[in-house]
Amino acid sequence: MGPLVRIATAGSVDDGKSTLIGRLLFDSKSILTDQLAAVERTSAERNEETPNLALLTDGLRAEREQGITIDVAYRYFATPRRKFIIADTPGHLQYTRNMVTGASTADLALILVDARKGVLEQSRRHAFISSLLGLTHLVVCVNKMDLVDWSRERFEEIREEFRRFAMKLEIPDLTFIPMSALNGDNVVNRSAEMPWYEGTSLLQHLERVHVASDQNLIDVRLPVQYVIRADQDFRGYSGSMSGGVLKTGDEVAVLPAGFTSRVTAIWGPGGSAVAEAFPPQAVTVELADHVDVGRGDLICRPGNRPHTGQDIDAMVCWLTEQSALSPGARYAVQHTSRLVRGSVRELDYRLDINTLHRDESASSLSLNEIGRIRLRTQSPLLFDPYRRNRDTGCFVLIDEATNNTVAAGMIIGPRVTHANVAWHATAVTREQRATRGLTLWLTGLSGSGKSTVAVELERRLVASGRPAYVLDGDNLRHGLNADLGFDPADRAENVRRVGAVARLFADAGNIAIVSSISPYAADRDQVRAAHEEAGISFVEIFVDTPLAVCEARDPKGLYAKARAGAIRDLTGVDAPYEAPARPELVLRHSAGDPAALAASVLAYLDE
Ligand SMILES: Nc1ncnc2c1ncn2[C@@H]1O[C@H](COP(=O)(O)OS(=O)(=O)O)[C@@H](OP(=O)(O)O)[C@H]1O
Ligand SMILES: Nc1ncnc2c1ncn2[C@@H]1O[C@H](COP(=O)(O)OP(=O)(O)O)[C@@H](O)[C@H]1O
Repeated sequence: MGPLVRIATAGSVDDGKSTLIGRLLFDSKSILTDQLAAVERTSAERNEETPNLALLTDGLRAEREQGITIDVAYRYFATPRRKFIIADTPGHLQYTRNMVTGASTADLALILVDARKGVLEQSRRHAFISSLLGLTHLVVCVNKMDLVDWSRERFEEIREEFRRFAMKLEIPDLTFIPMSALNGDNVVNRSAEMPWYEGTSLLQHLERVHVASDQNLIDVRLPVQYVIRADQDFRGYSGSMSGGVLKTGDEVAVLPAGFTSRVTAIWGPGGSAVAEAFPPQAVTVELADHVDVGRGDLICRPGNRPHTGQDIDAMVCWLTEQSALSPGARYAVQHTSRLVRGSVRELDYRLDINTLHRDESASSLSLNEIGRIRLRTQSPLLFDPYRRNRDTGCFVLIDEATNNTVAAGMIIGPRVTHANVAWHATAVTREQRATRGLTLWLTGLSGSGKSTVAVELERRLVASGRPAYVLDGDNLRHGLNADLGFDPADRAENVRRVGAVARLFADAGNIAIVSSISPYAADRDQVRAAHEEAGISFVEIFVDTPLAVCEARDPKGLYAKARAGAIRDLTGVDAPYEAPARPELVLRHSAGDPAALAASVLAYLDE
């Protein structure tokens, strides 16, 4: 049998979630006969024609994690190909908490959308939380297709709307399935009602989706939970593998102490010796040297260590009604097998899940709200970013007075700005420098003409005796930003760095001419804010060339590659571009050749 697939579900009230789960269980013949008999009996008592499959999941309530009651029902089912665990997270408005806890261990999320209602605020929240939790596979079940006459147009409309929002998120695998859970269309069996739909049924999709490679098998991480001392000679270190593949004979490092040793034996869950261990196995390992290892230590490979630190940037979801998160508050921090003290030093922003707007003026987070914080722990944690490792990258905050879990956290990374690093002012003021600098920021699609205009601008400015320098996104990606890709987080970091460099150039008296797609408005706004803070002018120039024109130019062949499926996340094709709302200047491709466009920028500057 294939791997165990963990499924989270989310939908608004009445979207048909329980019915869908019931249908999956029923049609895949997984329901135990006595349960089915009970359902039929209850349905008969209620005078319902067909068995009400929602009754199968109702009443199955589980409590996990200390202190929070989670209304998540877990159901197990299997087909000859795979085993599944499905978590039914309730859809009422205050569901974020349940979803965070129910979905955090899931491989895949099902999001239900009622075909009549379309994409609701809730649907967007579900998608956002799924991406926040790092779920790579998302299936949007467009349910109740029978109530819209199996309309292909309606399905496609919903798909497009959902896609538009999802483009701003990190969801590598997004699938849409039109269905009627009530009637069983496209749940287990392909529907005869929607011949236009060429995809698989939901169950077929669940049986085939490739989840195995989602595990991090690269970074060996074994947080030690217990030390077993059977007799004088035997010391075993037990814990659950959180990443990587560990083999007997491997060199390992034990953190935080940092000494190295070798694995001499590994025992698997049943107590028998195994040659290798991988997540999520619970194992016990023995090392060649009798070293001092304790609960909360971490075993890894010497050349591949997690971050060690006390200042951590994280996204948190606040889970309690009893209190609110506010900067300065102290908590117990549970991270892997360690419990340490910590405090929230800063709330960077609160996120509006619907618009993805960051409210930097927010001073607290209440139930179900999500924000970015800086956490400081009293002793160092051994951690990875959540997107790299879901175990070593997550933590919960516990209120020490009540012992309640109050927040779930996903680590972004170590805090880069250090409290011990101060800003050194120079003795030269900006006025004393020969020239006053500023930043010209050209944003637009690939092939829109940013670089061509930037080069022309630089030529003209230098020719007229003004120091100018082009900072091209493409070029900086060869050096400073060589470690970054094109997902939203990497683009944000790319734009942040380019912005920081431009600010330094401008501060030194240069005209920094930036040519960068910089597709996200929020990232550009942050660069603008950083300039304003330093008293440096920031001129946002939108190179407004329509996608069709850029695609026809296609100077690097990127659009052709993207259309052929050879590359992903190309801005404008399968990644978003958020046009500036209030740029200082707009350069329309129809307004002339690159020289004419550059001239209009100079005219603006001279004004
Ligand atoms: N997937 C994808 N999406 C967008 N762009 C891609 C991609 N893959 C490679 N390239 C090439 O990288 C250049 C964009 O780099 P930027 O630093 O300007 O991009 S961004 O601001 O971080 O979005 C961009 O340069 P320009 O064509 O000059 O815009 C491309 O040549
Ligand atoms: N205003 C314009 N009119 C016609 N062609 C242009 C114009 N601006 C740029 N081009 C052409 O379009 C192509 C793409 O321009 P480029 O500057 O490389 O775009 P970007 O840096 O935005 O990716 C180049 O071949 C360039 O000659």
